Parts: sequence; structure tokens; C-alpha cells
Amino acid sequence: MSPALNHTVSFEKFHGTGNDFVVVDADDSVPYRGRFAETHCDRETGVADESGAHDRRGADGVLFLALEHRFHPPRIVMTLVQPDGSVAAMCGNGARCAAAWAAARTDATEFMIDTQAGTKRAVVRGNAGGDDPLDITVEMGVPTFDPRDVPLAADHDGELVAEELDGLELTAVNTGVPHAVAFVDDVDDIALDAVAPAIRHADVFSEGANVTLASRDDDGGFSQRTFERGVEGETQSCGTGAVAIVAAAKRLGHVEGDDPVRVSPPGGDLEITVPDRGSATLRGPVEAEYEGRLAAMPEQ
Ligand SMILES: N[C@@H](CCC[C@H](N)C(=O)O)C(=O)O
Repeated sequence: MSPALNHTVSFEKFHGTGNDFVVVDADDSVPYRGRFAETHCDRETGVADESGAHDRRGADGVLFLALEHRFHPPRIVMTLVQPDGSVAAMCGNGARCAAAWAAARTDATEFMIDTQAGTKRAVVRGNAGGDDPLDITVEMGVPTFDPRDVPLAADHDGELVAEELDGLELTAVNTGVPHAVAFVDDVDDIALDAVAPAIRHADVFSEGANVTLASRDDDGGFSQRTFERGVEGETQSCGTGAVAIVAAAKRLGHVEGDDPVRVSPPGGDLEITVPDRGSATLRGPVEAEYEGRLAAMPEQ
């Protein structure tokens, strides 16, 4: 390898309710972003906290972030490269982590985040330099069931709502990325890693889908589990998935009105709104974990 490319880049590690990301400044030179993400996100051999304070290796993706200070509010250009090297158009928890990263570099508490699924406004509450998690809300846009937007295969007739597929009753919605949502009695009774791959790759989802399970809790909130496209496994949390649950619940008449709904993936609690008109919101905690340097051109 040329010595010029055998360099390291600095990174910071963040998580939002357990959905964890390596964050790299997009100004730093990473010649092959896919290879970088595949190597450093690996849960067995990937990025590690050298202090030993955090024992989970790897990550759910790499966020390449460009902060543009000259705008008011400042803009962040966000690109999420996933552990399989693919680029995701949007990531709810990633957007919340992007806002936390930017908040530590500015005095701003509001940011516009440019993603491939549009520009999202984020509001940060809390002290970016402090020990407590930040409380970050992202405006996620209007969820869509339109078959062209999900997207569904051209030969599918109309929206996919409460349709049986591979043993689950699914509703397909795009909340920045596509989700196939199933409401079940208890999310913990389903062998998600066993049932999800067939749905994730089903022909009806022309660009694939994340597979999200939800079950209703006694207080009216939902428990969540999501198998993510690009991670090709279950994650501790998925923000677009949490919004998809509330959007699908409203579409099916399980939820009414504009009030916030608690959605709890394994990694913590999120607060979601899906108003009858206007943008959905995703709110929850974000924590900085550790930082260091990583090979920009890792050997494969
Ligand atoms: N974890 C994310 C979703 C990331 C994108 C997804 N894996 C895809 O490829 O569609 C979130 O918090 O929304």
C-alpha cells in the first residue's frame, strides 16, 4: 500500500438508545468508505474502546458528517455507510447522533441535517459538554405508504397494509427508509433473526426492507424489535422503525390523534409523534462513548 494512504483518521463513537455509530469528519480522507465501514463495524474485530470502559466492539454504521457553520442554523451533511458497505438514505438515530456531534462543535442547539431522504431539522436539549445524555428530537418528515415511495414491486396492487407474508401480517411504510411492520402479541416471542431475512429480501420490496416488530404495552406504548437492512441483523434501536410503528398503528386504527407515543426498542425509550398533518418526530437520548483513531485504508 502506498505510504500516503496508510494513514489514520480520528473518530468519535456515539449511540442513541443502543444504535451505535462511528462518526468521522467528512473532511478527513477515507478513500473507500464501504471497506472502512465493513472493517471497523465488525462486531468481533471492529472498533474497540482502548480504555476498556465500553466492551461492545464494532458499530451499526459509520456516519460521515460535514458541518457547515456558515448557515443559520448550521447544516450537517450526513452519509451513513452500513456494516455491509451500503449507504442508507436516512437513519433516525444516526441523525440524532449527528446533531450531538455538531452540538459539541458549535453553540447552536438547532441543526438542519441533509440526508438522501431530504433535510431534517434537529433540536438539541442539554449540555453538549456534560456527563448526562443529550435529549435530541429530529423532524422525520411525513411517513408514506405509497407503493412508489416504499418502494414496492411494480406488480404489487396498491399499498401493502396488513398483508400476510412469511407468517407475519405486514404493513409497509417509508419513514426515510422502508420498513415492513408487524404487530404481534409479544415481540420477544418471535425468533426475529430466523423470520426476518425472507421478508427483508422478499420480491415485493424492490429495494429490500427493514423488518420491524411491535407489541402493545399496558400503558399504550409499544415494544419494538427491528432487523436492519445493511446491518443484516437485529439492532438495539432503530429510529425510523419506531416512527414506522406509530405510523402503521395510526394507519390500522390502533392509535389516534397527535399525542406522543412511547416506543421502546431493547436499547431504551423513544418518544414519537405522527401528527395527522405535518412531520413526524423522533425524540430520545444520545450519548458520546469514546474516541480514537482508525486506519483509513484497512486491509481486507
Ligand atoms: N438505524 C437506523 C436505520 C438505518 C437504515 C437502515 N438500516 C436501512 O438500510 O434502511 C435508524 O435509526 O433509523
